[in-house]
Formats: sequence, C-alpha cells, structure tokens
Amino acid sequence: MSLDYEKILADYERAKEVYKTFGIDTDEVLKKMKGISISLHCWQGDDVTGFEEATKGMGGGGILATGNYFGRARNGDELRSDLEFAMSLIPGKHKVNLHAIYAETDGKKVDRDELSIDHFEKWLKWAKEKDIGLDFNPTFFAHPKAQSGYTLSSTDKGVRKFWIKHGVKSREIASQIGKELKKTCINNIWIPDGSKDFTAKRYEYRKILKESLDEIFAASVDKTYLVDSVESKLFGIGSEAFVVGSHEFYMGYVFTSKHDIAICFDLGHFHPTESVADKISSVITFSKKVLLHLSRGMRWDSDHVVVLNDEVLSVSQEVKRADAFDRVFFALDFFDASINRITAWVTGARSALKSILYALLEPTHLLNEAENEGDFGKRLALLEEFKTLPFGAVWNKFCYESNVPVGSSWLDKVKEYEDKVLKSRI
Ligand SMILES: C[C@H](O)[C@H](O)[C@@H](O)C(=O)CO
Ligand SMILES: [Mn+2]
Repeated sequence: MSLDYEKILADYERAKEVYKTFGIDTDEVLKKMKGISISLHCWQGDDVTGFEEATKGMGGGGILATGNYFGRARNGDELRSDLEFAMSLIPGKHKVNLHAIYAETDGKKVDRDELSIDHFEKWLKWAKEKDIGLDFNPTFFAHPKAQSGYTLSSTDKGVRKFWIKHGVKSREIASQIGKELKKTCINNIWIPDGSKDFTAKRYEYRKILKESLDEIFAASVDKTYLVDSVESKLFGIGSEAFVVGSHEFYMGYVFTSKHDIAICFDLGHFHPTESVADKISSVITFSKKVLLHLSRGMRWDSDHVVVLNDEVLSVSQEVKRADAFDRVFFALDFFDASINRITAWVTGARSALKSILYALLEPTHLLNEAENEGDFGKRLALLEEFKTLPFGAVWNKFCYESNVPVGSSWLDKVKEYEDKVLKSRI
C-alpha cells in the first residue's frame, strides 16, 4: 500500500501540530534523523557464509542461520547488488558492516592472517561510489584453527599466534578503510571461545585472552577514523557452560586498557530478562563509546530479525535521553535464512530507524519536569500518553523525503527483485 504525497503531507502537518503542543519540533527531528546512520550487516545476505572457498559452510562458533529460502548471495557482486537494493528501501544514508570472510582474493587462497586492504578493494570502490561508510569485523570462526572452540584464548601457542595476527591485520584493514573513505570504521572483535561443558580453567583462558588482546591493541595503527570495540556474550551453541569473553571480562578490559576501546552490546547476548538499554548510561558515564548490535533473541541468542519491540525502543530512548548519538553506534546483527533476505534487512533496518525516530520525538523534557517536581504519577501517565502520538505520520514523511517507499509498498519492489534477480540464483 502506498500513499500519495498530499495525504502524507496533510497527515504530517496534523502530526506536527500535535507534537508542537508537547514542545516537539518535528521538522527539527527529521533533520536529525537524516544525520543518523546504522550499519547494515553484510552477513544477512548470505547466511554468514563468506567467500573463502576453504571454509564455506564450515560454520562453528555457534553461528547458525536456519532456513533455506532461495536467492542467497553467492559472491561479492551479488551481495553488493542485494545490499544496494535493500538500501534503496531504507530511509537515510547507512553504512555496511563487513566481516573478514568477505574478502575477495581472485580465487587465490589467502588465509586470515595474511589479509590486507587489497582484498577489500571492490568493497572500497563500491563504498566510494555510493559515498557510504564501512565497518569491519575480524572473523574468528568457521576456520580449522577455530574448531577446538578456542582462538585468542587458546592454550596452543601456534593457534593463538595465528589469531592474534588476524586481529592485528583486521585493525590495519579497518584503519585503512576509514582513511580511504574518510568515515569512521568500527573494528569489532567477537570471538566464539568457550566450552560446552564445565571447565576448571576459566581463569587461565581469561588471562590468555587478555594477553592476546593486549598484543592486538599494542600494534600501532592510525586511529583517525578507527574505533576499536569488543563484544561479549553470555553463552552460545557449543559454549553453554563457559564463554571466555564474558560481559564482566570485557567491561574490565576496556576500563583498564590504556587504549580507547568501545564496548559492544548485542541484544541477544544477555540473559533474556537483562536490559541492554540500562547498560548504556553506565558505560557512557565513563566516556566510553558503545556499539549496539541490534538483534532479537527468541528465548536464546537466535538472531531473529529486529522488530520494533520494547527492547529496541528502550535502547533508542536511552540514547536519546542521554543525547548520546555521537557516542553510541547502531549496527544490525541477525541472520534469517527462512525468509527473503532483503525483506529481513529492510524490516530490521526500518524497525531500528523507527525506534530512533520514536525516541527523538519523545517529549523527554516533560518527563524530566514531572520527575523534578516529584510527580511520578504524571511521569507514568505522560509515558502512556506519548505512546499514541501520531508517530506514523512523521515516519511516512521521513520515508517520502528520503525517496524510499512509504508504507508497505516496498514489499512489491522486493517481489519484483525476487522474480527478476533472486530466482535466477536457484
Ligand atoms: C557475525 C557476527 O559477528 C556475530 O553475529 C557476532 O557479532 C555475534 O553476535 C555472535 O553471536
Ligand atoms: Mn553481535
């Protein structure tokens, strides 16, 4: 269903008046929205397969994309074309998040410890053409040297050395990507290390991980555009009893390191009743940057497509209430192979952006006023009133102004692309 411009505009003008009575200038909010970018994870497009011939389908590290929908991107050109198409349906200008396994090596075997910026030339050229930023992730899974379940915390010196070198190379690549594009490039380290069952060696593994990270971060790289970050996890498939890189471990690490390292919170990496939204203000109090991996855990870290749920909304509200959009970076992290992968990207990205818009439209000053007056009933009542403000009309205007389909009409375009492009990949 699409709406015509006059209707979008009329609805918007009415919404603008309503928000004005609550002290919110919707035109200003729309201006802010145009400057907000989220990082689209390339791995939704191919079920985290990557382009390395030797490791394709190897899996591991608890990364599991379930489903068998046709049309998975099989190479860089297909993945870029799918991303480009997805981005044409998402309002705003966004970044693309790469993993090291998306290197393009012209058929040559280049192991992860030998990767360089040259292997990402096509991505760079494409990003320059599109004037978009790229983020980066070393890939510490789906590799023979990760099959023991330990990488940077391995007790095997050879294995550890290999992964440290991969970590160093990845930082170099991310730094160069940032410099080439003149845009921040976040290099996020997530490792799968852990144990399926009880271990008596938790302390030993964590000491080793600390040493490995120290080596990776000691290597000098130009940080003009590079933001380092580390991502924790509570448990994973195959690491149910113990995860070396836990939340406490990384909190300790970033707060004691002399290097400037952000902390990454993945919404699927905590106990289901734990609120990631609540963690943001704690971390930024100490001037640390935060990377968010927006995801949707279904009973566990299942990496379902992001929807506009309470969790995602509260995360955006916390960032808005702290006015921290310059210190908190939004990225998507889910992989669903059971539905059209472009529908997955667009749904997740549009929902993430809706949460940000919803948060920016919140008359937070009225909540603060009520709280300062000690009128907590008013605070609660206002929160409830805000839920039915005409947010949808502002969202539609944002889509319209961004030249992307308004309403659900983007689904027709996905269907066309599916028929024309994806079906031929079967
Ligand atoms: C592929 C990603 O790097 C990965 O999903 C990681 O960020 C994660 O969340 C692992 O559970
Ligand atoms: Mn993640």
